[in-house]
Amino acid sequence: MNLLFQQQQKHVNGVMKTIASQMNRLEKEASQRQSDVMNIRKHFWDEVKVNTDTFDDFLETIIGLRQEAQALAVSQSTHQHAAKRLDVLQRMQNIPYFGRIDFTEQGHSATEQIYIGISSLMDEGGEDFLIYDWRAPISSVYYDYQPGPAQYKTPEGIIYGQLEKKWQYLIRAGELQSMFDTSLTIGDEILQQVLGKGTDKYMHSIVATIQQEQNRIIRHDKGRLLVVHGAAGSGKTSAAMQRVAYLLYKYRDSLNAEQIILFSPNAMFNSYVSNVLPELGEENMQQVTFQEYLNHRLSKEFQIENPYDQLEYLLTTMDTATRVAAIQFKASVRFFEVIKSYKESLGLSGMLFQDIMFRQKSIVTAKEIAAHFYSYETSLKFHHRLEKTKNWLLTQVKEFEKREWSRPWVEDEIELLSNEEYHKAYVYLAKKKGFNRDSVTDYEMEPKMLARLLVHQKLKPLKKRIAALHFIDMKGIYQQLFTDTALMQKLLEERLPLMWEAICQITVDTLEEDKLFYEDATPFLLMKELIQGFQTNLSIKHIFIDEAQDYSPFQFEFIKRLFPIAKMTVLGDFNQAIFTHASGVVNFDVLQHLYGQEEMEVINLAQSYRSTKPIIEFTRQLIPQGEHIIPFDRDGEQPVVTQVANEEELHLDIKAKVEELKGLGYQSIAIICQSAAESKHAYEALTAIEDIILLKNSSPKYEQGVVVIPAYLAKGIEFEAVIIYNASVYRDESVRRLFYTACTRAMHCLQLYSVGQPSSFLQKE
Ligand SMILES: Nc1ncnc2c1ncn2[C@@H]1O[C@H](COP(=O)(O)OP(=O)(O)OP(=O)(O)O)[C@@H](O)[C@H]1O
Repeated sequence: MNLLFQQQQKHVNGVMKTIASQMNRLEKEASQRQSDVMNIRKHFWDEVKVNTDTFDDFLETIIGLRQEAQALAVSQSTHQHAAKRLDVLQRMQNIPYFGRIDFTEQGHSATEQIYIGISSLMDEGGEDFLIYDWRAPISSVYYDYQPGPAQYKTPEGIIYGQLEKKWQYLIRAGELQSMFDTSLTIGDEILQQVLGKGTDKYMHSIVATIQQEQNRIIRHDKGRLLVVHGAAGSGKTSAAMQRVAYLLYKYRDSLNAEQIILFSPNAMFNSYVSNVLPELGEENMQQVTFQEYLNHRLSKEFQIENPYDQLEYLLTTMDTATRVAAIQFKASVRFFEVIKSYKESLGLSGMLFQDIMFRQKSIVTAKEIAAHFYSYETSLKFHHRLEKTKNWLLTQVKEFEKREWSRPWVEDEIELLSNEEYHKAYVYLAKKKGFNRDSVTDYEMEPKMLARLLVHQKLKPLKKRIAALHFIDMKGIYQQLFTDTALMQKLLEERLPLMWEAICQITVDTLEEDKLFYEDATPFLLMKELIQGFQTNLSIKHIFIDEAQDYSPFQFEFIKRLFPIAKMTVLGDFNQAIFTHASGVVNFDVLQHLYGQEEMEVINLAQSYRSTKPIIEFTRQLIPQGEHIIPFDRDGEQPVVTQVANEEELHLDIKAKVEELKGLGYQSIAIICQSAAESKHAYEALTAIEDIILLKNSSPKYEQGVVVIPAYLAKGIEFEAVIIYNASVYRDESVRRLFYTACTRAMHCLQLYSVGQPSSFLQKE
């Protein structure tokens, strides 16, 4: 062991001592705070004298209550703070720091040694930093520079200086395992080690090895929109997660995890990334899928198709031309404009309403509502006209209500009331008349009061629906776009899409069954929101959209409107665009219009880290311009394509391969299929493999082991070894990107099987 190493281990030991003593102190403080909290809770009411006899007594009671509540809140928050810090220190006990820079600030003679870890650590005197948080301004030098002139940004301005040396440390459980002077070593040793390791159920933080381009994403701080376009495995999701941690650190006084939302592809992905932030001592942001949002907003009215079901349909149905044409049109910017113009035109004509019915009787007909709506001046805003129509309808219902009081059905219903219902009504009316609990029996109920109450109760749901604007026939209005060709022609201002009649047919048929195709759900919701007024969320400050190539222009526009004050970070890879609406789209140009060019910055990530060099060299040939993807220089086995004669042979071979891979120590092995249908078939044929798991769209968690999974669900996730179940089924150009996505899930080993001739994508030109 050389002297330098020994000195460094000594330094680690010193830091570990400080961590231990700070933990000791904090543990005492945390337990003291906890008992404070329990004490205050236990004696809360002893400390407050409740007296409401006079106004002054009442005021005193309120003040007393408030003081106690405040004391409780302070103790609770100090306890939480101490517990959170303890959790971070516990993590630092394992890895106190991972890097160091020796930096000489311009105008200073001394060179400072800056150690970098997941959080800052002060010395016992609280004067000097022993460790700097990786998110501190000075730490960016570690990620951005090689030895030589360097600079970093602080709130006070730019600091210039000289980076003398840069060190990487591998410390585990407080023991220094290795250290590298990165100005001397060639290649990134630690990154090599990290990438060469296995994976587990969760994605891990990458703070020790963040690369320069990734650091730009993490620390990006200007404009409303950051777009990251990066190759498969280039660290887009990783950068996004560290960016959340960075934002939570930088804006800790004004931003919390609740104000950040990550739109992710599915529940399994959510579980896969759920550990990164806690690993860094931060709370997880909110995670949702767009489908969850659509369901939340529309599932009362419709059964909404899931995007994976849409894709599964396209992958497993023979004639999909109409559906493909429908998807491409409905996801287009053109259709977005159509919906907007449609809303404008509805101000003049075309609004459809529903009859206001009660006990199979019409109170106001749809035609009368339309006539009323259009009787208002068009100079009045659309929403005001709607509001006025709503109030007019409520008045109509009120008048109707009075007429109903004396109808025979009311008497019949009163007779049918159970004793309990009768008593409830009696007490309610008595209380309304001013009788209290003790005097309620003195009340003499007039029968007409009961009749009024009954009619009122019966009409309540109807009034509620009117107040919520449910008298608008949204389905009919949307359907109109597909039944009135002249209207669509006028709104579109150009030729109708190919197969228009067939598109109309499938759309109308589906709507009639109260179902919404996935491609209709966002346009429908947009139209509904434009008509009813947008429900916006003003508390969210940052939105992250991962796998953004799967979102249509509609969805972007929609999300922007939904979160009007939020900044957006969009991450995606068009080579993995597997949904039909995106076929042919190769970049995020459409996003330029979202906030304007000046608010948008695009960062490209060309280097790919997930897979070994031979795997990346193999997969990049599958896509156009794949040569721009730069593999990280990590060696491994060449991918192998095995052609078999029939399914029987296929299953025998795959089973043997899985056993072999397990023998080599691989713990996460995926058998990737083209569709869910193929996955089910493969799973049933391979059940002899011990503990094999079938992963489906509905699987809530990412499971480790030997899994069978459809390619579209494997997106965003990675496996130590990937077996492509049958490479011969990827023939059509429309599944090229799906095939690429499947192959790029492999970290160390990629094996492809093919029953008969393999996919033409594998034939070298
Ligand atoms: N700087 C880094 N240091 C260590 N590991 C990294 C780094 N960047 C990426 N990785 C690793 O590379 C793998 C791929 O990263 P990630 O999943 O973030 O990529 P991605 O661009 O989102 O991929 P895809 O688009 O294929 O889903 C992960 O295992 C991640 O930990």
